[in-house]
Amino acid sequence: MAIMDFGGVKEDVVTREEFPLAKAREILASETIAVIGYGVQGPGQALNLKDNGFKVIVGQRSPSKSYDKAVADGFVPGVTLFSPEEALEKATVIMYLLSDAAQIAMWPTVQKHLTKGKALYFSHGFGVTYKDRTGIVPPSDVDVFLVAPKGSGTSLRRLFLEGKGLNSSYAIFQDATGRAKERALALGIGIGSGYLFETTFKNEVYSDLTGERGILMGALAGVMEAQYNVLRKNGHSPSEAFNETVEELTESLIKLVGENGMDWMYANTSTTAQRGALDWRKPFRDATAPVFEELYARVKAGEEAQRSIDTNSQPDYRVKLEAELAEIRDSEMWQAGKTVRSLRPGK
Ligand SMILES: NC(=O)C1=CN([C@@H]2O[C@H](COP(=O)(O)OP(=O)(O)OC[C@H]3O[C@@H](n4cnc5c(N)ncnc54)[C@H](O)[C@@H]3O)[C@@H](O)[C@H]2O)C=CC1
Ligand SMILES: CC(=O)[C@](C)(O)C(=O)O
Ligand SMILES: [Mg+2]
Ligand SMILES: [Mg+2]
Repeated sequence: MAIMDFGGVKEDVVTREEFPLAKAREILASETIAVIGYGVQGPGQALNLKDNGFKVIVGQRSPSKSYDKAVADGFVPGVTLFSPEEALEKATVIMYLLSDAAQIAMWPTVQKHLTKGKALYFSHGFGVTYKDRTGIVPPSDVDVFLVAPKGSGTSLRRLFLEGKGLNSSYAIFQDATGRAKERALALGIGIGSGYLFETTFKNEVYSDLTGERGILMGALAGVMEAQYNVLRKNGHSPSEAFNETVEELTESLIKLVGENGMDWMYANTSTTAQRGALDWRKPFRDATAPVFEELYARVKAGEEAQRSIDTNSQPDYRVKLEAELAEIRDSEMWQAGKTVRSLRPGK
C-alpha cells in the first residue's frame, strides 16, 4: 500500500509498482476466471485479463450480439466461450458482469455454482448493497469483493491498449478463504487498473449512482441543454451555440482540466473569462446543490436503484433506452454537434 496525500487527507492506494502484474499472475495462477456477461465491462475486463496472461473464459448467452462480439474478439466457443451456466461451473472466480438488473434474474443460477472457496466478483456495489431489492445474498463460504473501474469498459480497454490505465476502486465484502484481498487486488491489476483505491460496497454504489446521474452524465447533459437553449432563444446560430456549449469544452477546456486541474484551465483563458467564471461558479454551485442533495437522498433510500431495476428488467428495456437516446441524438443541438464534429480538421 502506498500512502498518498489527497488534498490533505491520507489514503492508502495500490499501485502497479507495489503490486506488479507478475505478482497478480502468481496469485491467480490456479484460478479459472469466468467473465459472465459480455456487454460493456465484460469485453474490457476479459480482454485485458487475457492479454495480461490470465486464464479467462467468457459466459454469455447465445444467440446474442454480445456472443458474436466475444467470438469476434477471439474467444472460442467450447474452449474459452461458454453458456453462462457452463462458465459458472468451470469458474473458481466468477466475475458477475451482467447488467445490474439482469444480475437479479440470473442470481439463482449463480448461487448454485457458488461452492465453497470460490470468489464472487462485482464491478459495482449495487446487487449486494440493495439486497432487499435484488435478493443477492452470497453464501458465507465464498469470497465476495468488487473492483469498479471508474469509467466505461470501452475506455478501460482503450487505455490498456495505449499502455495507460483507468483507476478503479476495490472493496472486500466477505473474506471466506483469507485470500479475498489478494484475489481482489490481483484481479484489479489484471483488468488493467491504473491504481486501486479502497472503498466499501455501499460507498461505491452511492458515489457511483450519484456521479453518473450527476455531473458525469445527467447534470452534464442537462446544463448543456439549458445553456444551448438560452443561446438559441437569443438568436444565436446552432453552430455558435453548440461550439460555445460543447465543442469548446470537449476539444479544449476540459482537456486542460484533466491535464492539470481547474485553476490551470482558468489560467489558460483570458482574464475576462477568469473574472466571469470565478464569479459565476458560486451561483451555479448554489443553484445545483439542492438538486444534488435530493439525488443523493434518493440514491441512499434505494429509490434510484429501484427505478433502474423496474425499468431495466422489462423485456423491451433496450428498445426504450434506444428511443430515449435517439431523442437526444435527433435534437437540433446534437445534430448540430454532428456537423461540428464532421468539420474537425484531420479527423
Ligand atoms: N458500463 C460500464 O462501463 C460500467 C459498468 N459497471 C458495472 O459493471 C456491471 C456490468 O455492466 P455493463 O457492462 O454496463 O452491462 P451491460 O448492460 O452491457 O450488460 C452486460 C451483459 O448482460 C447481458 N444481459 C442483459 N440482460 C440479460 C438477461 N436478462 N439475462 C442474461 N444476460 C443478460 C447482456 O447480454 C450483456 O452481455 C454492472 O454492475 C455495472 O454497473 C461498472 C463500471 C462501468
Ligand atoms: C462508466 C461508469 O462507471 C458508470 C457511468 O458508472 C456506469 O456505466 O455505470
Ligand atoms: Mg461508474
Ligand atoms: Mg455506474
